Amino acid sequence: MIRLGTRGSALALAQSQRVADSIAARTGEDVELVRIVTHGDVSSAPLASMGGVGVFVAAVRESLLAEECDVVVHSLKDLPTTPHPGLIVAAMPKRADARDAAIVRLGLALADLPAGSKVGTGSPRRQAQLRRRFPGLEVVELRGNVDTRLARVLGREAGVAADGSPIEAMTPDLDAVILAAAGLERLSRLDVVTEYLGIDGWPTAPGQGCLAIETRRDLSGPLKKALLALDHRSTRLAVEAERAVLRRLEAGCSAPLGAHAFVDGEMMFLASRVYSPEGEQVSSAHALYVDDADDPAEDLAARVADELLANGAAALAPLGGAR
Ligand SMILES: NCc1[nH]cc(CCC(=O)O)c1CC(=O)O
Repeated sequence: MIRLGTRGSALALAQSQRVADSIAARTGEDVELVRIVTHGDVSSAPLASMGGVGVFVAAVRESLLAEECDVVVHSLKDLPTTPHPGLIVAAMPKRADARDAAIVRLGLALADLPAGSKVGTGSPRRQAQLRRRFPGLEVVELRGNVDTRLARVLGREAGVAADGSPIEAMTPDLDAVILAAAGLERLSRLDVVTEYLGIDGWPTAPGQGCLAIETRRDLSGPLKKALLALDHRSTRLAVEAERAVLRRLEAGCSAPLGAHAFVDGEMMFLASRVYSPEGEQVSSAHALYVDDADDPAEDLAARVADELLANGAAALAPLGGAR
């Protein structure tokens, strides 16, 4: 029996169940989901006041270190860039859609919303991107699980959740929200997307759309073997380059920074942009990997981070927190 630790949110359960199924298929063993309740799940205080998204990761890692479970699944973009000494990310499966998606009332385009329309997002990057591209819109602070965020635009009827807990009715009070396409896809809710935001003009968080499967460093045997087989090499290269930019800027997962890399055969490309909080200033850089450095991800990230800093990225925005 393999125990896979997971938070109880619908998104966490959906991504954990997918990984559990592929581990079961590869090992022939049963995989049991072990529920981990974190402080961030029971409190509705702003994440920043609790030490950022790192609060979720810390609780899940504790459970792994205490051997209450054998493997956990993170959204890579929520994982601090500082490695944990006792743990390893044994697998990064092939990345899903890295784009952000807009869910706008009545199927409108963001560009067609009248001035003063309210758009919800708690992400400093998305807030800056919205202000830059759509200066007339009002950005509204937003957090909570995906279902609740969607209900702020789409409304919702009262009911009972699969686990028996009550679902509150909600009247829409926002005109749009911005979410990661990958999260909606994992919840089978892509039907609500009214618009995809192209990566070129709207680079997303380092590692967005990628899962990180973490285990104890000393793990061996069939589970370790199964995890290594789930790893997708070009995904890992790309997201390592994106995360290395974050690390080199000494930035955290809530920095107003977008980064996106992709690998195509022998070629690798990385672009990144840092925003001022109000979005009126940006620092952008990109680099193409062509030669044969030992560590292509670090080589690209070093060039991009140096250029960002030379363009004044450090002065644009507060970058730190939850590294
Ligand atoms: N910060 C929360 C979070 N962490 C991962 C995802 C989506 C899935 C992913 O990016 O892999 C989300 C929700 C969102 O940003 O809309």
